[in-house]
Amino acid sequence: MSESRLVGAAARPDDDDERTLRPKVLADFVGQAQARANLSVFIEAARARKEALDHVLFVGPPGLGKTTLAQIVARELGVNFRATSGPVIAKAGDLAALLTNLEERDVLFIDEIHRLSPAVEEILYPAMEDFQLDLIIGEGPAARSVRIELSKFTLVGATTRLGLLTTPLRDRFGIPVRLQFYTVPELEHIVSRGARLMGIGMTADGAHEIARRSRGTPRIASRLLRRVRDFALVEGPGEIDRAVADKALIRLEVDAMGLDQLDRRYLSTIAASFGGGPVGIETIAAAIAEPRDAIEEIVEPYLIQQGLVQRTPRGRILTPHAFAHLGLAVPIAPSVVQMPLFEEDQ
Ligand SMILES: Nc1ncnc2c1ncn2[C@@H]1O[C@H](COP(=O)(O)OP(=O)(O)OP(=O)(O)O)[C@@H](O)[C@H]1O
Ligand SMILES: [Mg+2]
Repeated sequence: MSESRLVGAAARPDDDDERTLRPKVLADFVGQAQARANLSVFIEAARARKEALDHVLFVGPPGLGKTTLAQIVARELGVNFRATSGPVIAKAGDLAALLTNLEERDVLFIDEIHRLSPAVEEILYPAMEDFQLDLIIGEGPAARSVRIELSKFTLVGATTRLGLLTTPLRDRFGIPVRLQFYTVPELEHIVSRGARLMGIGMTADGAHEIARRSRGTPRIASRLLRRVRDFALVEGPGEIDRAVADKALIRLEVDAMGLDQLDRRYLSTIAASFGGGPVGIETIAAAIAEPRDAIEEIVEPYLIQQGLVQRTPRGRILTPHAFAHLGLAVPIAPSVVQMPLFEEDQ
């Protein structure tokens, strides 16, 4: 699902030229001011002491810059960057091979770290804490345990789902960094830089129009920029202004808030079929025929951040703002309807 969404935050195959737009140093990285400030202090301190940086965990929705920041951290530390991901590390031995190949102070990046298998996690703990590997070699009575000393490395983990991380793993990261959705001015900055790198002209209001419709996400901003550029080159003045951006985005069914069909289907289903909620996530998933995970990970975070939906213990509830966005009247709460009217009591 998310793969085919234009404003889906997950990476897509046609995001290839993302790499050319990807900032390479902390100074070029726009937004996430607090994370950036903290990281630069820790990086500088680690460099000065010639020690490995403490383990870093990046948490946040897709497309906000976790992988980008991990690469920047390694580059700023001046060390090697080795990347893998949770689901790829099938056996403890796979992780052992990665770890034993690291040089002093290297960065090992594990994407989707919430998807590590328990057996692999188990050997990661002593590696993170004491830079030691305890491996069992052989089976049965011949089995023996060997301890291998590792280089002092930095583990950089990334996850979209902090809740799925086990507590012992989470506790072993000295530097947890939560990434936030980007503000419109930050995204304007990112798309302006992107347009410059692509060699296409763009007005300030053109940048603003793309930025405010990018769901707070740089990956989406870059993607919309590429599509709008196509429109500008083929149908427009060759430069991206507000009118071209607006026309292109309407054609692409990205609305004024940056919501796409799936976002609107999610909102209108809760509005139309469930009276605005509260309604459980499983029920919504069944009603719109999308996986629960994708809804929780990709659709909801932005809608919640925008104040369109609330997550409550009783289920999801649409806010009046959501009804206004859909152009619907806010239904009267059932509790109010069921209350006997004053006149009937007479
Ligand atoms: N602060 C930023 N400034 C400019 N561009 C950015 C920034 N953050 C991210 N990007 C752009 O957005 C794209 C997506 O970023 P990245 O791949 O780092 O996201 P992610 O958080 O790792 O996503 P996922 O959860 O899907 O792995 C990058 O290719 C980069 O071009
Ligand atoms: Mg990533």
